[in-house]
Amino acid sequence: MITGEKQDKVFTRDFFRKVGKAIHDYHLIEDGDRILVGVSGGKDSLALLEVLAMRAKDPKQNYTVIAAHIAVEDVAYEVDGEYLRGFCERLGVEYVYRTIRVDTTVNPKKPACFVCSWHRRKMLFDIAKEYDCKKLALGHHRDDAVESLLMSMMFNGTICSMPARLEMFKNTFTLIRPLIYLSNDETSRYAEMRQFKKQKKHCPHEKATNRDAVSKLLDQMEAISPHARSNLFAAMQNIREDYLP
Ligand SMILES: Nc1ncnc2c1ncn2[C@@H]1O[C@H](COP(=O)(O)OP(=O)(O)OP(=O)(O)O)[C@@H](O)[C@H]1O
Repeated sequence: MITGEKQDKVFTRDFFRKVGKAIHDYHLIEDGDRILVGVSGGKDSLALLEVLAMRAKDPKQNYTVIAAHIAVEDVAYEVDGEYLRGFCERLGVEYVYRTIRVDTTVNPKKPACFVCSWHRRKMLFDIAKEYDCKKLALGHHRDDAVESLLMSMMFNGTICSMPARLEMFKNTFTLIRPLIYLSNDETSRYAEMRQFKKQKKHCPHEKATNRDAVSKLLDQMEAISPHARSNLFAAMQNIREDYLP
């Protein structure tokens, strides 16, 4: 009989293998890289940080990981940055904590979440520059990419999503998503297994988003076709242009 411990071991090995495969397939990490990892405190970015930091301990690997958390004033978190500091300390990773103030009233046409996310991203780019990191790693996973694909088709009439590797600023900077082959269920299981502390945002602007609605739509699709999410992801790598209008 396979014990729970054995199952966890197998799962963890597979989890690391999928991150490794994404790194290999998309050339996400090169020798000497200094990688800034954006850590929101959510399960995905904590998992990302842990996996990248643990891989980096392998003498065959030659890259450095730095973690950054951006706290947004007026958006209270149930768990403060101290948990993240301890998390990074245990991994032996340098931790950068910054606070920003976001005025969402400046541009009332833009949704508050968009403005806030833009400012957080901007701060991550600034920190990356300050710490001489040419790469920024984000915790988006396969299901985020599938949701983005559907959203872009439904709301914008375009087929695009989240690339695993995106060159930016005239190829001087690279955004990477090493969790791109992992599902939300897998990162949830990893977080549970590793007993990550849950952080709950109490954002005054948070309300039902199009992304939430699309996620529910995908749940309905999976009730019809159990592999809908993985097939939609696979579809992005299997485009039959000749059979498109
Ligand atoms: N406050 C933040 N500070 C640093 N990085 C962040 C922050 N918020 C988001 N990020 C980065 O952007 C990615 C996507 O953000 P998003 O808001 O979709 O994730 P989340 O649901 O808050 O948390 P997670 O993806 O970590 O579970 C995160 O995985 C993380 O890498």
